[in-house]
Amino acid sequence: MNAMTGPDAKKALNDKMNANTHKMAGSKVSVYYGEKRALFDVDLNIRENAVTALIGPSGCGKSTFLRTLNRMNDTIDNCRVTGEITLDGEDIYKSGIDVVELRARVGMVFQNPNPFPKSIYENVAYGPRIHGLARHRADFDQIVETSLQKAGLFNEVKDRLHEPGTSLSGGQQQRLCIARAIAVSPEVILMDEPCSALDPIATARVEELISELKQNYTIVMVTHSMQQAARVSERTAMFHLGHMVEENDTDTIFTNPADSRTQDYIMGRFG
Ligand SMILES: Nc1ncnc2c1ncn2[C@@H]1O[C@H](COP(=O)(O)OP(=O)(O)OP(=O)(O)O)[C@@H](O)[C@H]1O
Repeated sequence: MNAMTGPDAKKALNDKMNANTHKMAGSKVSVYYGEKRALFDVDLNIRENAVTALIGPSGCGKSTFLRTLNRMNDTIDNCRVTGEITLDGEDIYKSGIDVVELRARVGMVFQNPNPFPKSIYENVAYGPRIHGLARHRADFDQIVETSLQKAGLFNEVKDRLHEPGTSLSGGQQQRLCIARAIAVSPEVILMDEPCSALDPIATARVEELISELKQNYTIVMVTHSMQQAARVSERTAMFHLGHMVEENDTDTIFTNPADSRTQDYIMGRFG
């Protein structure tokens, strides 16, 4: 028998997983805001049913890259994206792509919880309604309940579904925003510093939720917290000055990074 063992076997397994399980893939992605170039030829694959953390010092392009994944950059004047990004192998920037449908498949949760000025129920039912995912009241009720349950919020709000979403605590509002994203059955959820406005207890609850959600969703998360990246992500990509410096298993990035800029950033030497 000639089976590989040790580090070679681990590398082969890692390569195989990387080759087979990409939900999204960015190839030579560059982003310009007018004359200013914010990203330089970023190649980054997003593994399915895992959490990928994007880390790096302020202004390095993490949010810019995140927004390319569901074309949120289209909403910014002067912003131009080049290169290729695929979802299940299909170019999301090719002509004829329905951007509304894309953003239902690749949902987004923002830094500050931003519920609509509507009831808790309506916050969750809104997306399914505009996407025509349900017609009858009972179907909406079911979607709202299931989404709130998946977001770990149902028990806390089941008796006050018709109160304003803004009446919830910050952490509950963020879980409501996650329920809203889940309600349209996305495949990928983008999170831009989802816990930065939350206290440690609400942060722990959202992190726990992210760990549960990755069984069914592919998650890409921008974070400034190294502890958070280490706690919840399987893969980590390090950005610096618009370049993706390296991407690897989170454990490797934190224990044995290949690039000195990653080492410096993790050690708190800049950023
Ligand atoms: N709408 C915009 N118009 C012009 N320049 C922008 C815009 N958004 C971002 N930039 C610039 O692009 C670069 C990357 O910004 P981006 O917000 O992606 O970085 P980041 O790594 O997410 O930063 P932070 O961690 O501070 O949120 C920065 O130089 C920023 O000033």
